[in-house]
Amino acid sequence: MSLNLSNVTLTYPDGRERLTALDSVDLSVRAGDFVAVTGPSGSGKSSLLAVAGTLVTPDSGVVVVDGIEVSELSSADRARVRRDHIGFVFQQDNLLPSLTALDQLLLTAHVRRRRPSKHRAEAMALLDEVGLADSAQRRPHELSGGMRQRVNIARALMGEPSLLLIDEPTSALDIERGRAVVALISRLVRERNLAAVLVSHDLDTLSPGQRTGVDATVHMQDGRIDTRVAHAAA
Ligand SMILES: Nc1ncnc2c1ncn2[C@@H]1O[C@H](COP(=O)(O)OP(=O)(O)OP(=O)(O)O)[C@@H](O)[C@H]1O
Repeated sequence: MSLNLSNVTLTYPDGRERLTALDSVDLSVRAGDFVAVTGPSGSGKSSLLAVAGTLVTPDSGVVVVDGIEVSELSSADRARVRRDHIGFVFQQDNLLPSLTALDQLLLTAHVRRRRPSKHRAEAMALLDEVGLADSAQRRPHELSGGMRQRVNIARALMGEPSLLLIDEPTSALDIERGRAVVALISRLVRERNLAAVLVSHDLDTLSPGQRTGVDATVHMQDGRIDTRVAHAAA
């Protein structure tokens, strides 16, 4: 199992009380599975992603990433798990304005301390996979919003993480480009046997009647997962 959250509860201080952001949440995602998380604002979607990404330690419960129990690790060890096992895609592409698409990926490889001789080939292969081999030397301002998000996805996959966590990747895109981004993630999940969790409040707009390759949709309400719907393979 690439991600396993078991009975996870997370609270935040709220005046004299505590606000429960996640309430006894269970979620398992296997390699090759693409799970979407939906739900209203404040229902706990980002908190779920933050816990799964080892960015936030829950009050209680067990978090296992790629077979590693992270709940009891030091913050340095959790950072190592993030670096070696998890790729993040955020809403904003967070690309550095002065770097070419290729350099954005090489910088990540450098941070992840992968073998330098392999960086360039891996980065070019990834840019090719997301359809941007011809744009490797372009800087962010020379790319469209959809292209920037594809660079962002390729960058998250440098170093071959097994778990991909994606937060609202389509909110800055129009519907067509948003659908293309979700379909791209779905293809990469299969080709690379990744486990992926995508948080999106607009999945229904993106894919009315079908799920663009998403295997299951989890719905959150008040910090709890209230429904999980499996989707038939396309
Ligand atoms: N750092 C924080 N400190 C205090 N409360 C927080 C913090 N982060 C989130 N919360 C609260 O936890 C609850 C869940 O928030 P969360 O951001 O996980 O929801 P969400 O479903 O991602 O919302 P949105 O769709 O608006 O991003 C909310 O009530 C929110 O106000």
